[in-house]
Amino acid sequence: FQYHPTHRTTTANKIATTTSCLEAVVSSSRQKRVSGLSDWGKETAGIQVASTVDIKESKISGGLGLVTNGSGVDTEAGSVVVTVPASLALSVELPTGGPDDIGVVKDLVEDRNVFRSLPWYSQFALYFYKLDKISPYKDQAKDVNLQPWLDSLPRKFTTPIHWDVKEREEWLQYTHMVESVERQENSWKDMYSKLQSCCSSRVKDMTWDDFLWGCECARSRAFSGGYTGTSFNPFVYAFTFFLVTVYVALHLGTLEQAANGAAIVFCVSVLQDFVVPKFFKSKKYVICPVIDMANHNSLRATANVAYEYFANSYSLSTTSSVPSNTELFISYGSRSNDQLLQYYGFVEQDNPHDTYVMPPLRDWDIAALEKACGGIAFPSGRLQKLDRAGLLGTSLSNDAIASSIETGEETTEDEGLTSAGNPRGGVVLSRAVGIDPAVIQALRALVSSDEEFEEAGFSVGNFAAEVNPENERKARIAARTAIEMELASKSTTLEMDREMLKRVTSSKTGLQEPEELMAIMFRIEKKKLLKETIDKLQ
Ligand SMILES: C[S@@+](CC[C@H](N)C(=O)[O-])C[C@H]1O[C@@H](n2cnc3c(N)ncnc32)[C@H](O)[C@@H]1O
Repeated sequence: FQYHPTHRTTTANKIATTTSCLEAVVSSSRQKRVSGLSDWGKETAGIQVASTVDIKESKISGGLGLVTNGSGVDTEAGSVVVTVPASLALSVELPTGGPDDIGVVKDLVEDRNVFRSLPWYSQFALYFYKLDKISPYKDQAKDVNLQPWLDSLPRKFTTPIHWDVKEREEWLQYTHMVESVERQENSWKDMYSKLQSCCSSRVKDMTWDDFLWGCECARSRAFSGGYTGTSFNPFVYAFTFFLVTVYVALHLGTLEQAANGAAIVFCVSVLQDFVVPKFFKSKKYVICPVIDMANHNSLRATANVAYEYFANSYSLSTTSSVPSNTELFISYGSRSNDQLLQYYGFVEQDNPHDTYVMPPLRDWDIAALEKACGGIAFPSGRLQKLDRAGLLGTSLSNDAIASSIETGEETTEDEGLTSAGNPRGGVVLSRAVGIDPAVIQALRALVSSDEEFEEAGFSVGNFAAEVNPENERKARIAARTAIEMELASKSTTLEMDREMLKRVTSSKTGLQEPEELMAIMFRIEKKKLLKETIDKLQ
């Protein structure tokens, strides 16, 4: 069972310095409320937290986190530090299971089909609304009041969806993200009205802010996994054993027949728990009190979340030795800073999964590239060839894109840079790879002479690898020029941003809003990535 979508442990010894919008507004009252969470977890809810671990302020994120205490003793690799009974976890199962608390659908939903069509996090929004505004008890754990956990949740998010359009444009200086947040806002508003239309009158007071809060809690605190079967049920096996014994003892049949019967029970159980859910591509999204306090680190995750089938519980265990007085980190998956800022409210420095999405090739300034490549026009008809090969990106307008995207699809947590996450087919630069190899291929074809193109059989597909050094040089100059122009189009330089960040973080007055601070960090990371890609193309 994995945190969104994979847990990675790396041995890189560099800690990414991050700060979160959300964390920057962690108030002292929240800190106080959180102190009640540990007692509640241990005494009332049956959550086991190792004596070596505390929920306290995280130095890296500036908010709350799970930190080993100052006992001077290392927590060994493989130690289970938190165990949460599954009955206490909140889950939403797709495609059809919905919230595990049957009361959510039974009492609050009138049109189940519409509700089921909503993405997991908007189903969670209704679940949160029920717990927060109607009753803090879950059907599965009727005797446990979840209020202390609800009180530990952040009440305010300052992710870009809360910024106005001008702030997004000015602070982020990055069209791809501005458009992505706009699509998120439109589709979440759509989901909100759908939710209102399918719910009973008990939900009529749910405001857009309630909905947004629920979605954001879900997106920033849930982990997901393919395992969705039932938990291990020892009764089934004990009862089978009993039947086999009786069957044989009463001479109702041979031992072989009894064993065949027992084998069928075993197979059905395995099918039901492991095979059928995989076959139907079921996916469960889970939020676990206390485990949801674990912060993320792409480079240095030291813990992992797992579902314990036989104990029917969720556990957090260390994956490497953790010194005392050190925060535990998990990995939320291979998230770019776009995803981290948009859905979690923070930015990771030198994030190995970071990407930059430039405008699609069709929007590049071809005249400028021709000039940079020696002032000779690229042969005519080449762009049309690239277009037919699907290498220029889409030609839809923003409005057309917005309406062509199915509600919720573009904001699934696994979107990455799929067509939904990159609907205009923008050129992707990534820290790991540099510029998308398909774009270099397209540029080789674009800059090729008529002879080179003829030699390649007039096929763009034959430019997948270098054709000759001169063509390669030009293709790289074209790519570099476009990226340099992208960098030059920003209203501030990397140096100016760094200076601004230094001034703001060292100033006691704290003039900047936390979200603006976050935006400066974000654009520094984006500009660093552009520069790195330019260097790679030298
Ligand atoms: C699962 S919660 C972790 C607990 C959270 N720190 C809290 O106080 O409730 C996820 C949120 O923690 C924060 N966070 C997680 N990892 C972070 C990091 N490396 N740097 C900054 N903030 C982080 C983000 O605000 C994110 O939305």
